Amino acid sequence: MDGNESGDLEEPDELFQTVDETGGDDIFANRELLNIDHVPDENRIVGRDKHITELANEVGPAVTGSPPNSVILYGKTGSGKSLVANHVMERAWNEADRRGKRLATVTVDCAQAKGEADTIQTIAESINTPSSGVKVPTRGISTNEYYNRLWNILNQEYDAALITLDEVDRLGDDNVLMLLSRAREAGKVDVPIGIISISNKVNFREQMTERVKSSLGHNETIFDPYDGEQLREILENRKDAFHDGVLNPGVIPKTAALAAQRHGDARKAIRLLRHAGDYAKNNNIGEVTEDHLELAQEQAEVERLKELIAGLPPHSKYILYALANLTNNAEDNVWFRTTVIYDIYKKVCNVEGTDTLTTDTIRGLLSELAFLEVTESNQEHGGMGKGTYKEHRLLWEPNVVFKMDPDPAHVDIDQ
Ligand SMILES: Nc1ncnc2c1ncn2[C@@H]1O[C@H](COP(=O)(O)OP(=O)(O)OP(=O)(O)O)[C@@H](O)[C@H]1O
Repeated sequence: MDGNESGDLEEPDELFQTVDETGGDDIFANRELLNIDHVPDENRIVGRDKHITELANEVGPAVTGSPPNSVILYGKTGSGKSLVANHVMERAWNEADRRGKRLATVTVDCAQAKGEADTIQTIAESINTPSSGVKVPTRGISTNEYYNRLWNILNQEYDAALITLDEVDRLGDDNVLMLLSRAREAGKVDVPIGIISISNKVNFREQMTERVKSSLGHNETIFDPYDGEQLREILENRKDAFHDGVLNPGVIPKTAALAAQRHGDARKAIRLLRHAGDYAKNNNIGEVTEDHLELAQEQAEVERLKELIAGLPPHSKYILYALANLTNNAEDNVWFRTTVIYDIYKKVCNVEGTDTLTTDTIRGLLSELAFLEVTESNQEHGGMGKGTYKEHRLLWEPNVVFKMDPDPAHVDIDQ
């Protein structure tokens, strides 16, 4: 008799008790639908028909091997820019294929790419084919040589190309845009290239040199944040993430309303719904109700904030406590000078029973917090002969900051 006899198999391991036959659990039927990276099917893209058509009109000639127009897509995060660009590129590829044309399509996340050579390497590698005979090593060749190899691949293997540069403002300079957009004109490549640039910064175009501006043309599309109705529809389309009857009817409208009021970001709205589901699951509640949303939201923000500052020294948390105390105590102006924050920070350290760091170190930590967008900093001018000084404000709710610890330091500001 060994341990594999059926008698043993019938004993469930409680560790996996919530996992059902389909790999889901009692709340989620398909949690994947609420993953941020999940790309919805075409019929699940809500409220962007106009943007899709406009973009398709601009890049459309590429499906016949003719020169497409380049386009810049602007809008806040989570407004569907990448989704629309990828969707249009995919359909363009299919249509080109149907017409017997070879269309190269590729997206590069410029925030991930480490500079010009890496960006071109990524493009060349992802459109390369075994038949091109071109090698695209990850290192060891010059930037110029990466361009040459890209041109070779395009010339040999394709009739046209659509290249999406996501977060294009992170490229640092104009070189990539300049060389890609002018490659054909400069006789480097025979294949027409359309560039879809995506940016969250509405003034991005102003930063470009005149030459790049004129090569890229003037096609710009703005993506407004979603309104409550659009967010509601986006969420409704993913409700099969949950088992039937688990999601109370008011949850999606409330999630959409909260998200519309705060940011209009589809990604955050979907994440909030997922957190509400997780909350119900982790607390064995069996259903998702409207009340869970606020709780889930706060819990999610606390987790996110902890993640953000995890790599910083512990004193960055004490600075945040100082700022949270100051913000809670302030009537309206929530900007505070470094020296004011430092005074309260000393009180926090006192409560925490730890020594204080120097003002310079605290300044450095405040810069890091601003870089992570936990706080925001401003250079202020003190007026004639008074020099400049910095002011800071908390970008997170003080409540969320205080919830990072079971026993956070509340201090008396006025004493
Ligand atoms: N119109 C929509 N319909 C359905 N889902 C959407 C829609 N817009 C956004 N989403 C969802 O939100 C996610 C984020 O959208 P997307 O990546 O396109 O935003 P973005 O505007 O490019 O923002 P970022 O600049 O942060 O990348 C998408 O993967 C998708 O899951």
